[in-house]
Amino acid sequence: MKDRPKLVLASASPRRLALLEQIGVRPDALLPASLDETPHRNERPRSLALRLAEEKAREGARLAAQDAALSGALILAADTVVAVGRRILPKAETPEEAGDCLRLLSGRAHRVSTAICLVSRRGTLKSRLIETRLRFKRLSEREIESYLASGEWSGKAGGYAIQGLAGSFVSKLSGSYGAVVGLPLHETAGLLAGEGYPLHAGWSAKT
Ligand SMILES: Cc1cn([C@H]2C[C@H](O)[C@@H](COP(=O)(O)OP(=O)(O)OP(=O)(O)O)O2)c(=O)[nH]c1=O
Repeated sequence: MKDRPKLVLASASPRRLALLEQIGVRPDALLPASLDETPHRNERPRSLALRLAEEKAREGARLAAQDAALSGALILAADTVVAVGRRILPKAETPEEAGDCLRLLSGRAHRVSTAICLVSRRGTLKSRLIETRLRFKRLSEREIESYLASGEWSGKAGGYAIQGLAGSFVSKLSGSYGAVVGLPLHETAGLLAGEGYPLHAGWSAKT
């Protein structure tokens, strides 16, 4: 894989790294961008996801430019936003916040908007927005309390992680499971392939 472009994942999320590795992509560097993720006044969930993915990618490119070994690298970033209608739910940092999210999501439909952004070797940005609709079953107060005790909600948009215990809350999903966890695999692969990243070159038989 001599000509493979370098790849920087501008993310601190272990889930995003694991999802990339799932499709045989191993980034050359992780350069998380720490940003103020507060939505603008009246900002729509999908606009927020796109704006933040692009800001993270730009910041990742700025950091990569300081390292000669990463010169010409592709930079990948993503952002996931959970919303009920136009109401954007926080990334839960306390059990109270997570509990409020779960009570709101209980028995209702909601939407997860995940944006990905790839900075090319020429420094141009390509973005994709993926929307997934989900429905949660009705949650009893006991289920909510047990889930809060698990701690799995911490740092997750909307106060839950579908890849863990909360997978049992989801009665319906239409869209991309990977995007809910943090990275839509089909669209990410498409963006990488479009920039000459040889995706299948990293695939080999596992013993
Ligand atoms: C809804 C949902 C979100 N999440 C996670 C994905 C994201 O990591 C997080 C949303 O926050 P993000 O701001 O998208 O990402 P992050 O801060 O964790 O990582 P970085 O910005 O460095 O890339 O919530 C799950 O893991 N499972 C889920 O089911």
